[in-house]
Amino acid sequence: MEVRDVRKTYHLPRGQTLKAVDGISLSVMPGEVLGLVGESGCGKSTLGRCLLRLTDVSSGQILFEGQDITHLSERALRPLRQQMQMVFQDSYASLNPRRRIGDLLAEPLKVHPGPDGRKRSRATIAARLHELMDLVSLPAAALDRYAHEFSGGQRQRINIARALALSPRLVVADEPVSALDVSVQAQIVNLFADLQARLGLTYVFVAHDLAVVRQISTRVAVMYLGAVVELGETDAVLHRPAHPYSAALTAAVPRPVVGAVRAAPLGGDIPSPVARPAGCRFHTRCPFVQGRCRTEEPALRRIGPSHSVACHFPLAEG
Ligand SMILES: Nc1ncnc2c1ncn2[C@@H]1O[C@H](COP(=O)(O)OP(=O)(O)OP(=O)(O)O)[C@@H](O)[C@H]1O
Repeated sequence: MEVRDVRKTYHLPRGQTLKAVDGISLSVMPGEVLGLVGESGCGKSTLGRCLLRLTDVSSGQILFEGQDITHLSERALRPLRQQMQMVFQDSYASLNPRRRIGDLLAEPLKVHPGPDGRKRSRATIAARLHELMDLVSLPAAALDRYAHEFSGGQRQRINIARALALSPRLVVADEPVSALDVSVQAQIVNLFADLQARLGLTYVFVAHDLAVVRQISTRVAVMYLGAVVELGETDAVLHRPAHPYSAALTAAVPRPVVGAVRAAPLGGDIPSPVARPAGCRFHTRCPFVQGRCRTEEPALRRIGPSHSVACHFPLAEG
C-alpha cells in the first residue's frame, strides 16, 4: 500500500477545522508489519480507516497493489474489500450480541463470491468456519454460541477470525489489544504474529504504546498531531530514536531499552488539533526546542537507509 500526502479534515461546528491526518506519506510492503504509534487523538485510527477507505480522505492518494483506490465508489471497492480487512479495539461492540458466532462469521462468506467467482455452497462455508476457528485456536463449538459467552480475549479471536474469513492480504488492526488484560494482550499479539507467518499477511498494527508494537512490528511510524514524525525499522526507532517525541515514548516503556536515549517524561498536554502550533508541531513540549522550531515546520527527511525523521535537530543519525 502506498500513501501519498493523505489528509483528513473534519469540519466542526462554528467553522473550525480539525486536521486529524495532516499530510501523511508512507508505504506498507507486502509481508511486513507496520506499527503505528502515538498518544490518543494523534490520528492513528483515522489514518487506519482512510487506508481501508472506511472513511473518505480529504486529499492525497492511496494506492493498493498499484491501483489508486482514493476515490473508488463503494461498488468498485467491493472486490478489494476482500483483500483489506480491519480488526477493531472494542471486541464486543463489533459483534452483534443477538447472532451466533457462526452466523456472524458466515456473513462475509455469503456476501462475497468465492475465489471461483461463484456463490459459496453451505458446505464450503461450514468447512471454512471450522478452519477459521482452528486458525484462532477456538473450539468449533464456539460457532453455536453468542458474543457475551466469551471473554475479551476470546472475542478478539472471533473478530480476528471474521477479518480473516475472506483471506485478506492486508489487515489493519486498530488497537486490537488495548482493551485486554496485560496477560491476554501477549497471547493475542502472539496470535497476530503466528497468523502473519502462517498466512503471509501484511499488517498495519495500531497501538498507543511501543511495548506492544515492539513485539510484532517490522517498522514503526510514530505519529504526533496528525503527522508521522519518525519512521524506521523497529530496532532503530526503539534503540536510537531520532525524534524527541519518539525518545519520550521509548522512555515510557516499562522495560528499559538497552542503549536507548533516555528522555525525560513528556510534560504538558497535547495541543488541540484544531489549533496546531506553528513551526514544528511538537515544539511546545520538546525539551530541546530552539528558535527555528517555533517558526519552521521540519519535513520528514531521511537520516538512514530506511529511517526518516521530521526534526530540525534529531537526536540520532541513521
Ligand atoms: N468523526 C469525527 N469528527 C470530528 N473529529 C473527529 C472525528 N473522528 C476523530 N476526530 C478527531 O480526530 C483526531 C484524531 O482521532 P483518532 O481517533 O484518529 O486518533 P487516535 O490516535 O486513533 O486516538 P485514540 O487512540 O484515542 O483512538 C482527534 O482529535 C479526534 O477527536
